[in-house]
Amino acid sequence: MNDMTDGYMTADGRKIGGVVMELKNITLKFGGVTAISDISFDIREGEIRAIIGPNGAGKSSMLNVISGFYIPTEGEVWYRGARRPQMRPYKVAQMGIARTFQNIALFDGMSVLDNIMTGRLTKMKKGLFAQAGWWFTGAAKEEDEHRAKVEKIIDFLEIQNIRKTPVGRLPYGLKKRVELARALAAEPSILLLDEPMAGMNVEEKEDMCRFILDVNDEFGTTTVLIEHDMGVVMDLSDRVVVMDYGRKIGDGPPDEVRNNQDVIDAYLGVAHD
Ligand SMILES: Nc1ncnc2c1ncn2[C@@H]1O[C@H](COP(=O)(O)OP(=O)(O)OP(=O)(O)O)[C@@H](O)[C@H]1O
Repeated sequence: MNDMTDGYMTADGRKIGGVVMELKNITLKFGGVTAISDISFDIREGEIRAIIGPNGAGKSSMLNVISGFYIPTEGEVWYRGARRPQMRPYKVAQMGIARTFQNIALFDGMSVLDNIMTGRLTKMKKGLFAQAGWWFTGAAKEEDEHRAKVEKIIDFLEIQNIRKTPVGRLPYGLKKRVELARALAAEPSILLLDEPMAGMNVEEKEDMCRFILDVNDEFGTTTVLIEHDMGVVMDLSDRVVVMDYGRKIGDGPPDEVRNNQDVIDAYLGVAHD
């Protein structure tokens, strides 16, 4: 399972590939606060990888390291076999890493369709000058291609009936689905989901779970998610990293992690030495 090249088969028959990203001995400090302390783990092609842990464990900080938003104080991020140099988050996005946010970050006044189109920005080759000469420069053809990709995602996530609706008018669960659609529009090779089910009712959670699994199945999207709802995590994930006080206390398939005494203690709030 830890071999760098081989994959493995899941119990439900999905093929998980080789390692796409490796986090090696990551430490992240904010002044005197150590948010992440010497954590290593890997992410494999096509898997659903969860990061869980109590409040303040360092999960969001870790997602921000993966997305390139934070540069670790120590340690290395390896992506597709090469050490990733320090780079701005939009460069990381261009490398194929897209994300959703804990607090929804959409443009309320814009339609669902236009919000999802913004997810294509990293894919757009024609710049502003080309847009000015829209037809002659081939920008029109490019725009058609982007729209076709976006329409496919809209169909897939079953949001055709709200494509013209301003996002600000949508209920919470649908906004989260639009955010997922926008991230998918970037055709990510790694999709990062920061608490995709937070604040949802049971029905909305079931829908979101189904969509995450369907996206993984249909597009083979490697997915890393942070989630508080343990039931959801255990149902969805292939492998789970457990963090507590900035340290890694567990890493493995859900059943293994569920029976790990350190994990049980962390969730029951057992005091540290
Ligand atoms: N920008 C920052 N500046 C200073 N300290 C920070 C910053 N971001 C996070 N921290 C601290 O780092 C630690 C880990 O925070 P982080 O938000 O990563 O945890 P978390 O597991 O995502 O928590 P939650 O589940 O509550 O969202 C906390 O002690 C937090 O206060």
